[in-house]
Amino acid sequence: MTKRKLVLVGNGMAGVRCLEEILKMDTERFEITVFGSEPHPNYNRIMLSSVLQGDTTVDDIVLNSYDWYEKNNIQLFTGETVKKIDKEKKLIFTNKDRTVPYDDLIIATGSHPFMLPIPGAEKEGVIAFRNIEDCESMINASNNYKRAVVIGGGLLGLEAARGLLNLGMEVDVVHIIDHLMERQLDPTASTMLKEELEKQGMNFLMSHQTEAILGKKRVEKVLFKGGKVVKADLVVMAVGIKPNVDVAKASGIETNRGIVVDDYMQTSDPNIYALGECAEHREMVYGLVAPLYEQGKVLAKKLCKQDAEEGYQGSILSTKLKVSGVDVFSAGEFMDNPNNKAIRIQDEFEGIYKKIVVRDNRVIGAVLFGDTAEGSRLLSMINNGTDISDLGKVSILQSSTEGSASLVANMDDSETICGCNGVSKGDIVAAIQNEGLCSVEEVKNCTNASRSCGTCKGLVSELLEHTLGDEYQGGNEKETICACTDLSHEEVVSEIRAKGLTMTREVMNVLGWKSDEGCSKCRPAINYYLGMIHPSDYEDERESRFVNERMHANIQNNGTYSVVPRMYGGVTNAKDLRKIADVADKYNVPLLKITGGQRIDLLGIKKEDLPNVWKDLDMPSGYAYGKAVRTVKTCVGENFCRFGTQDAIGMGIALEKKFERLNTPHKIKMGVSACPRNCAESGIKDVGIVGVEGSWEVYVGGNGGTELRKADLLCKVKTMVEVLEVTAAYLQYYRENARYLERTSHWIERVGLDHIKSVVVDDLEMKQALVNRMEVALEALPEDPWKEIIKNAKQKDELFNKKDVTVVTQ
Ligand SMILES: Cc1cc2nc3c(=O)[nH]c(=O)nc-3n(C[C@H](O)[C@H](O)[C@H](O)COP(=O)(O)OP(=O)(O)OC[C@H]3O[C@@H](n4cnc5c(N)ncnc54)[C@H](O)[C@@H]3O)c2cc1C
Ligand SMILES: NC(=O)c1ccc[n+]([C@@H]2O[C@H](COP(=O)([O-])OP(=O)(O)OC[C@H]3O[C@@H](n4cnc5c(N)ncnc54)[C@H](O)[C@@H]3O)[C@@H](O)[C@H]2O)c1
Ligand code: SF4
Ligand code: FES
Repeated sequence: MTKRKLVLVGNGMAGVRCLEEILKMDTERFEITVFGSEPHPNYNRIMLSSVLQGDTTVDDIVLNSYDWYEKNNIQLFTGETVKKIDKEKKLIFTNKDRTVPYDDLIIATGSHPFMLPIPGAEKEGVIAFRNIEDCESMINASNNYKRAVVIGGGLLGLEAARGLLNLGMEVDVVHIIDHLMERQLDPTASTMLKEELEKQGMNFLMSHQTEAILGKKRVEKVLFKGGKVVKADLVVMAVGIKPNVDVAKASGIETNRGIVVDDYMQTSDPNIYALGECAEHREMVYGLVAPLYEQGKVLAKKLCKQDAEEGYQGSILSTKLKVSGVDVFSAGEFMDNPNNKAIRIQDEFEGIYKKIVVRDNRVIGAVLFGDTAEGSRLLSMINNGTDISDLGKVSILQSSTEGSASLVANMDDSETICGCNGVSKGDIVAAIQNEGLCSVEEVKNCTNASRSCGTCKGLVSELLEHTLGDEYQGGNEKETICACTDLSHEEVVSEIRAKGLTMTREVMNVLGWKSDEGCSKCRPAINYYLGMIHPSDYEDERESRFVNERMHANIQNNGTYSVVPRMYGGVTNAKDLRKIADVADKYNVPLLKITGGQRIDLLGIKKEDLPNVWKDLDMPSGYAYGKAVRTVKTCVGENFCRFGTQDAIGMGIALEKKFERLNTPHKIKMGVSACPRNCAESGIKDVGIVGVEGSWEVYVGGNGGTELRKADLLCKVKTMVEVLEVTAAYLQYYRENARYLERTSHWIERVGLDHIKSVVVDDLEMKQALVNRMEVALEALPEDPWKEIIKNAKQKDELFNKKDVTVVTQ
C-alpha cells in the first residue's frame, strides 16, 4: 500500500504531539514531512521560563531530538517557513523555493507574540518572550545591562520578570490595570500575589499605559501616559499572543481570529487540518498545552481513520504560575457572579487563600494561592461536574492538611494528576503495574505525565511511592548529566575509570555524546571528574569552567568583580589590612565588606584591574568563586573565650592550609567552634568541628543556604591529627562519589549518613585508602591561581584585556 503524504507546517508543541499520537496508532500509514521556521528540533516552549530562571538549560528542553525524526522516517526541514498552500494541486511552497506535495496537511503554526504598536517598539533591546532566541537575548542582556522593564503582568510577564531577577537585573513590571493576572485570579489572590512578588524584589507599575519606547538606537527609557518615564536597558513585551494565521490566510483557508476548525480539527478545506494556538474551535482560541494536546489526540484518530467518538468538545482551562516560591493555581470560572456562590478560606498568617466557585451544587472554578495541593482534585471535580451536595463544603478545601501522601491515596482513579497531558491517577497506576514502571522518568516516557510544565512531578512521585511501597526508591532515579547523553553522573565516572579516558573530547567521542561540543552542564562536570580521577596528570580545561572560576573572581550584577583574599581561619593582621586598605584606595573600590566566612570582600573591581589588584594584595586567592574549599570560620576558642575547651583558631588554620585549592563537586564551607555554643556555626557547615572537653566532634552535611540543614555527627576524635585525617577521608569520599554540583547536604540525604560512616570511620582500610588518595590530590594541586595569572602574560591578556567573555552562568 502506498503511504499517504502527510505534511506538518509548524514544528512546535501541538503539531509534533499530534504526530506522536499518529505514530502510536499507525507507523505505516503516512510518509511524513515537517517544516519548522525555528532552527531547532521540537522543544518544550513551556520550559523556557525555567531556562530563564536558571533551573534548566536549553539542551535539556528538547522534546524530540533529530534522532527521533530519523528513527520515525520523518523528513524535517528546520529554519524553513511554508509561505503558501495550493489547495487544488495539494502543494505547499516554502521560503526556500521548495515545493512539496501532500495528501493531508496539518497547520500548527502557533501564535505571534503581540507587540504593542507604539513609537520606539522597533528599537534594539525591545523583545518578546516566545522562543529560544528571546530567552538567549535576555540572558545576554543581563550580562551587559542592569534595568529591565517587563510590560504585561500576566503569566508570561511574571515568569519573565522572575527570570530576569534571577539573572541579576532590576525589574519593573508594567501592568495596564490594577489587578495582576486578571485572566486567572480574583482581586484577593491577585493582591496576595503582588505582595509576594514584591518581597521577591519585583517592582510594579500598576495601571500604567505605555506610550513610547525612548532611546537612540537602543531602548533607554519607557514613557507612560501622563508623562512618567522610567529607565530601561531591556523591554520585554508580554501582553498576550495572536494566532498565527499567515499561511492559512494567504492560501484562502477560512480564518477568523484563528483558523476556523470543526470538532475534528478540519478547516474549510477537507484535506487541511489545523490545531494548536493557531486554531479557532467554537470561537475559542487556546494558549495552553492541555487543550492543544486534546486536539492532537482527536486529529490523530481522525487521520488514522479510528473512531474519534464525538470529536473535540472544547476545554476547561487551568493554570499554574511557574515562579519558585509562589504557588498559584486557577481553573474554570473563578470570578464572583450573581448566579454563583463561593466557598473561601483565607489564612493571612500563612499567606494562604482558597476559593471555589459553585453553581447548582457543582464546582465550576477555583483559585488557590499559597497551597495548591488540591488543584488536581478540584480540576477533576470541575471537569467531571461532580455533585458536591453530599460533601461538607469547607472540607473540600481542607484535605491537603492531611498531607500530600494521603492526598494521592484518597484520590479517585478518574482524578487528573497531570493537567497538561490529561493523565489520571488510574492511567498512571495501571501503567506502573502493567509496565513495571518504577521512576518518574519511566512514567513520563510511558504516559506523558510530567512531560510539559513538570509541576505534577511531585504527585507522580507520590503515586509511585503509594503504588510500589518500599520498592520505590524515589531518590535513586537515574538522572542523566544533561541532554547530551543518556548516561548518569555515576555511569560517566565509571566509564572514565574503566576505559582510562583522559580528555573531555575523548569522553564525549567514546561515550557517544549527542552533541559535538557538549553543553554548559556536561563540560564542567566532565572536567571535574577527569581532574578528580587523574589528579597528577590531568590538565584542567579552563574553557570548560563557569565564568567565575575562569576569571578567579565573582562577577557582579553590574559587570564588575569581587575579590576575596584568603585569611586562614578568619585571622588577619595589620600588614594585610594595610595592603587591603591601600588597594581599596588605589583602585577606588566602592565597597569593602566582611563576609559571612570571616574575610574581607573587595567589591566593584573592574575586570582589567583584577591582575593588578591581586599583585598589589600579594595574598592567596580565597577561592570565593570556586567549587572548592572556601573558608574555615573559627571562634576565638580557648585562648580568649572563657567557655573554650580547644584551640579552634589553630584547628581552623590547619584545616584551611591543608585543603585550600582543592576542587570539590560543589563549594565546601567549614567551621570550628571550641565549645557547643557553636559561635562559628559549625552545625550548618559542610564540615563542622566542635571542641568538647578532651576531644573534637566532627559534623558533616550542614547547610545554611536556602535549604537549611543541620549537620550530622560523623564521629568524635581526640587529636588535631585525627580531625585532619577523618576530614580528608570524608572529603575524598565526597569528591569521588557525589555528582558534580551536588552539595554535601544533598549527597548525605541521598546516600545516607550510616553508609558514609561505615566507609570513612568504621572501615579502617577504606579510610586509609581515601586518605592516601587525598594526599595524592593535594600533592598535585596547582599553585595559587592569582599568582599563576600574574606570571602568565598571555593568559592575563586573553582573560582580562579582551572585551568579551562568553559567560556560562552558574
Ligand atoms: C515562556 C512560555 C511559557 C509557557 N508556559 C506554559 C505553561 O506553563 N503551561 C502551558 O500550558 N502553556 C505554556 N505556554 C504556552 C505553550 O508553550 C503554548 O501554548 C504551546 O507551545 C503552543 O503550541 P503550538 O504548537 O500551537 O505553537 P508553538 O509551540 O509556538 O509552535 C508553532 C511552531 O510553528 C512554527 N511556524 C509558524 N509558522 C510557520 C510556517 N509558516 N512554516 C513553518 N513553521 C512555522 C513556529 O516557528 C513554531 O516553532 C508557555 C509559553 C511560553 C512562551
Ligand atoms: N504558566 C503558564 O501557564 C504560562 C506561562 C507563560 C505563558 N503562558 C501562555 O502564553 C501566552 C502568552 O502569555 P501572556 O501572559 O503574554 O498573555 P495573557 O494574555 O495571559 O496576559 C497578558 C497580560 O498583559 C496585560 N496587558 C495587555 N496590554 C497591556 C499593556 N499595554 N500594558 C501592560 N499590560 C498589558 C493584560 O492585562 C494581561 O494581563 C498565554 O496564552 C499564556 O497562557 C502560560
Ligand atoms: S563557641 Fe564556645 S568557645 Fe567558641 S567563642 Fe563561642 S562560647 Fe567561646
Ligand atoms: S501538569 Fe504540567 S506536565 Fe503535568
